[in-house]
Amino acid sequence: MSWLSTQGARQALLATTKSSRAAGKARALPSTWSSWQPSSPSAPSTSQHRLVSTASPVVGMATPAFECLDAHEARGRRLMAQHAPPMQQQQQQQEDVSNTASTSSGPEPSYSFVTSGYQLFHHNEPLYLDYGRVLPELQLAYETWGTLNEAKDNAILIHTGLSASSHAKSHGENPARGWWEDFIGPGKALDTNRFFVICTNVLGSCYGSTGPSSPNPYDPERAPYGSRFPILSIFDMVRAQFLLLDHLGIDSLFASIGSSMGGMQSIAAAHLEPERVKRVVSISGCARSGPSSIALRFAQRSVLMSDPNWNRGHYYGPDRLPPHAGMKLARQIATITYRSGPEWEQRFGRRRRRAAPGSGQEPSSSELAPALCPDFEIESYIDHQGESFCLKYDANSLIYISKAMDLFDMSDDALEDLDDRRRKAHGQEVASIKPLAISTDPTSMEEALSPSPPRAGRRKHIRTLSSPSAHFYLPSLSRGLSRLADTPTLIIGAQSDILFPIDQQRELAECLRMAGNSQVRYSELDAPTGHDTFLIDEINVGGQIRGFLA
Ligand SMILES: CC(=O)SCCNC(=O)CCNC(=O)[C@H](O)C(C)(C)COP(=O)(O)OP(=O)(O)OC[C@H]1O[C@@H](n2cnc3c(N)ncnc32)[C@H](O)[C@@H]1OP(=O)(O)O
Repeated sequence: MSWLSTQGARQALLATTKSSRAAGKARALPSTWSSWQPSSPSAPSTSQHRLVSTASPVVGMATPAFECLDAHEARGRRLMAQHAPPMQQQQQQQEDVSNTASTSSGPEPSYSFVTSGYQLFHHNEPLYLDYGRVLPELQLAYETWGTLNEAKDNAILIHTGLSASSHAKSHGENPARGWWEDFIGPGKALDTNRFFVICTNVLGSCYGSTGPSSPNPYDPERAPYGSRFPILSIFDMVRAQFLLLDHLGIDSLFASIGSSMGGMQSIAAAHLEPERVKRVVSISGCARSGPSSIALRFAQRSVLMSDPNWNRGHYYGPDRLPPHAGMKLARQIATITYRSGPEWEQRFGRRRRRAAPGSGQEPSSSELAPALCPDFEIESYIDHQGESFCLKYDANSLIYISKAMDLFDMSDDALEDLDDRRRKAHGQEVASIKPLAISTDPTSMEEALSPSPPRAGRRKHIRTLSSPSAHFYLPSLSRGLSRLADTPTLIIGAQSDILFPIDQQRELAECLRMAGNSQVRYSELDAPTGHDTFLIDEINVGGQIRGFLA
């Protein structure tokens, strides 16, 4: 039986397990539900409000309580109080029900509570950036697993999604589960008996690497960069990672593996240094950010930037609050792009939120009056995702990194434009990196653009693209990928992904093939878990990686 034919059964099992896990978790929702407690003891809880309004229509004249809005205000007060004099702090601590943020110099949380136990690489020389600016110095947080062999050729570099830290897997210095815990370890897909696995916190982030919340060396007081931080490209992020590899003495990477934004980086790494990168795995990534993904990220940045606390990027310091409400809303939008409708149908359906656990109230659905704050279970889920993320990540990092994702385009004209721009800005300091001059084979191009079914003998999982007019850029994209022509590449995508739609994985595979790469493996998963499949489906995603690295 092929892996694809067992896929449905595996996914069904996975979905059932996850849905029962989620149901179990949803029954015990301490942090989320506590954030919905009314701000004043006299205000009714949502469930009370519903019950009262059902029982007595006259009360319908009253203004309802809006606990979801109260939660933003309470969070703001809590953050301010954490920076207040000790007396006030003590008072606030009694009210405080959440411990999501720890503070440093001001209400802006110190993100070190999210991750610790990483190593730091300092680079005290300038990094010349694609969009013309210079970072005079930088540091990268990184973690490693396994042992680097004597030849130093067994290293695998993992590239993360937008907001992940370097903590991909637990270890002695930080026993917390990592974001790819089940993929890394002895005998796992990234087998640490064989490989030396490295994961960095990306340049621009806030988990130890240089980003907008880092001190600005150009500022006499070394105040954080804020929006004075330079625009970054995906290539800049990879250049910083290569500096770390230089420092570790690694000239040859066994593989460059990335998911989501990391999928872009894995491609970018092989483009920048094809001789150094021996294999590429790109999971739920793409070779060119499409307009729909750009739009989804723009919407997130827009709500974030319209939070008055964002203050044009300058919210660090004792008298400021971070844009926590904007962050929460941005994360809500992001979560909608990370999962899928079919998964939520299975997991939440149209179920309404019931009474808070432990309240003793279990009204039937006919007793539940509609509420304007989270009401359906899916709403409370989205609300919870926003709530639990809004102080875990720096808003400016989200803005800068998501912008770098939008700018990513491996088309040859876009790469040449970037190259010219960089050389004009930095002159002799930088070397030119242009796509190789290849002439794309017109027969294979025609075949790729043809709506006809694949010929017998063609790789089973590669499908042809059906709408030539929508894919005018494919020849340019395949030329842009020419430096990867000799790199064995695995591409994995999920059919339910709406952020990096499956068409983008198919076109990446097709364009590599058109660029002359005869070592492309392509795998399409029918998991319902959307973009997050790469975090969840260890069996299929991990299985594909294991096979490719064997
Ligand atoms: C572009 C990029 O950034 S790429 C990466 C993008 N993706 C992410 O960043 C996703 C981050 N998410 C994670 O890491 C998740 O934990 C995953 C994907 C690993 C696992 O997901 P799942 O196990 O399905 O759990 P999921 O996060 O969906 O839901 C569980 C949480 O929702 C809560 N929840 C579930 N149902 C409900 C509900 N109806 N109402 C309120 N809360 C709910 C659970 O209590 C649990 O809360 P907790 O995390 O505080 O314990």
